[in-house]
Amino acid sequence: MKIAVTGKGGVGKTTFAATLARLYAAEEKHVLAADVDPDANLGLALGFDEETLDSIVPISRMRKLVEERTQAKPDNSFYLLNPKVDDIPDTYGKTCNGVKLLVLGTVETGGAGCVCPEHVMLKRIINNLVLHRDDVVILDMEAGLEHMGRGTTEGMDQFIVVIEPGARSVQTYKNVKRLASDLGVAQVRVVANKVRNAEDEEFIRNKIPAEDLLGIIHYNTEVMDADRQGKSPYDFSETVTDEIRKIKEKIDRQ
Ligand SMILES: Nc1ncnc2c1ncn2[C@@H]1O[C@H](COP(=O)(O)OP(=O)(O)OP(=O)(O)O)[C@@H](O)[C@H]1O
Repeated sequence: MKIAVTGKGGVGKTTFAATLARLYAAEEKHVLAADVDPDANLGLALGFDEETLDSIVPISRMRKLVEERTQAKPDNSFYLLNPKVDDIPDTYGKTCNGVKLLVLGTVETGGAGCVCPEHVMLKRIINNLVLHRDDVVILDMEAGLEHMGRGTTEGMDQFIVVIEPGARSVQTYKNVKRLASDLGVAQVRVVANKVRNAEDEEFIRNKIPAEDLLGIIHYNTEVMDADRQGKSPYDFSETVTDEIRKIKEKIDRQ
């Protein structure tokens, strides 16, 4: 199972991606969660301690590794487009609560045409995770799909946009849908998070086609408590974990 979770900053994609990863791990599945966010914080939501997380350097910032693998010249006038990356998840990933975390970080691509060695590395690692690993792979990504190529999208099972009940979030869903369609992805699904009441739910059901709506997670202060304490929402909120379990069951049926 290969799942990409996107959404604009702060909507709850990390909460959702981490809980989903923990649910798969609870079934004894091999789970690899990759953080592809400039603001990487998936580790805390998975239950890692701060000391371990402080020791992790995102792959995008490992200049030496990128240079060595891509054989990049200092002025980027030459570099390999197919660097070896298949050992990277096992060498640099760290495991906690049955989930292997790989922090990729991200690279400002400055538009679709821009390539640089770091970007090539990330794209290649993601491609490798999606096409060549047996694990359940969950990618926690920022709103864009810059690090995805057509070859990668073919191996994805689910593209999920996490949204809040609000116009800006719905716009993000539309943008991702457009980007995904350019990459040949037929369906983008939505998880609506932080839904407070019946009006919020109605707003979501009016804006998102029923076939795209995977499920709803209600606003719950336990999730915020978990975050404040740097803990995994999975260990803190049975209610939200149950809501995400239902969404997972739907994913597994598709
Ligand atoms: N269902 C919920 N109820 C209440 N608070 C929530 C809920 N889901 C997420 N939050 C809170 O919203 C904030 C953002 O959540 P989270 O970090 O999961 O979002 P994100 O989209 O990954 O953000 P970023 O892009 O900054 O990484 C956190 O403080 C989190 O505790």
